[in-house]
Amino acid sequence: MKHYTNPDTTIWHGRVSNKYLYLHEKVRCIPLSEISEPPKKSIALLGYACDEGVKRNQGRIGAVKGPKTIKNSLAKFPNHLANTVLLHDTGAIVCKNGDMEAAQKELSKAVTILLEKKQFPIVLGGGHDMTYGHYNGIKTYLDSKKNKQTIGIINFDAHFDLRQNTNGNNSGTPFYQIAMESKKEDNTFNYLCLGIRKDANDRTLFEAAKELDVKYVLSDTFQMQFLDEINTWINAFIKTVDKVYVTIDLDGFSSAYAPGVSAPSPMGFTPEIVLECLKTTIGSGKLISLDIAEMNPKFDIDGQTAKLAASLLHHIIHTIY
Ligand SMILES: N=CN[C@@H](CCC(=O)O)C(=O)O
Ligand SMILES: [Mn+2]
Ligand SMILES: [Mn+2]
Repeated sequence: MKHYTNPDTTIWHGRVSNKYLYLHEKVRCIPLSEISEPPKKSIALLGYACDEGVKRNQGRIGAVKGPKTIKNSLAKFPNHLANTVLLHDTGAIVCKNGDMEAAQKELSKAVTILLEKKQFPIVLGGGHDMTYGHYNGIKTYLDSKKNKQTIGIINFDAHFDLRQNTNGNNSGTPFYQIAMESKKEDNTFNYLCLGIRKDANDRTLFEAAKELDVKYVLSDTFQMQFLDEINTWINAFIKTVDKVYVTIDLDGFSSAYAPGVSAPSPMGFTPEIVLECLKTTIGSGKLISLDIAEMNPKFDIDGQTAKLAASLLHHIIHTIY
């Protein structure tokens, strides 16, 4: 694979306990080509080092360094995983010569491989164009099974990312691309978006969401005091699909929590509401794969966005298994 690099072992360092007290001591770096079906439950981290989509979308570049920064922050976190759970770093997809489409294709292949090898993939970005590759990797895997299975996408985001790709693909077009391809194949497009900002999506995007039957919760309602209603929405959505793919765009969080993103949200959501929704989604037993998008270390303050991403990951990996 031309757009793939093996895991970088130097990322994984921190306090040494020699008792697996920290995640850098737990992680095993294994290249994609060497990943095999585990005897135990296994999580595979994979980077998507690409901000070409952000650049094409006229955003602030820097997310190319996102995956490395998140892994580096996660390394120092405590390890509470059971010995029966494995945690792998399987390297990263890198975008070479601005060929984002080739990087997305390779991401797609990598996700399919991970699922075939019975890993739970967690992809770390990188621009939200990551979703197009990630989704297609899940779809290829599920389409290879005898029984057709549907995918529901839950996106925590300030933005719909439903921009038309008539002038090319970018970080604002992935869900539109998926919707159009679903239509072509006569598949339903199952998309739930949590935290949409009215002041960050123009009228045409709301019209596109309506046209494509996108379910969404606006940022002013995506708050802890409405948790019961939000959980009802999530459960109703999950009921209609066989598998769920979760994507977390860090720019949906208030910039008080996540300044290190390409397009910040001063009035975005809180980590608490996202954790609650993740609990509900994981509890459904349908979550197949997950990613965290738009980490941009260039604009981070004191590493807090990287730490938020790592903290989310810490919660997720300790909840799925
Ligand atoms: N992935 C991000 N997409 C947003 C970016 C918004 C912005 O640049 O302000 C979008 O295209 O709507
Ligand atoms: Mn997004
Ligand atoms: Mn966004």
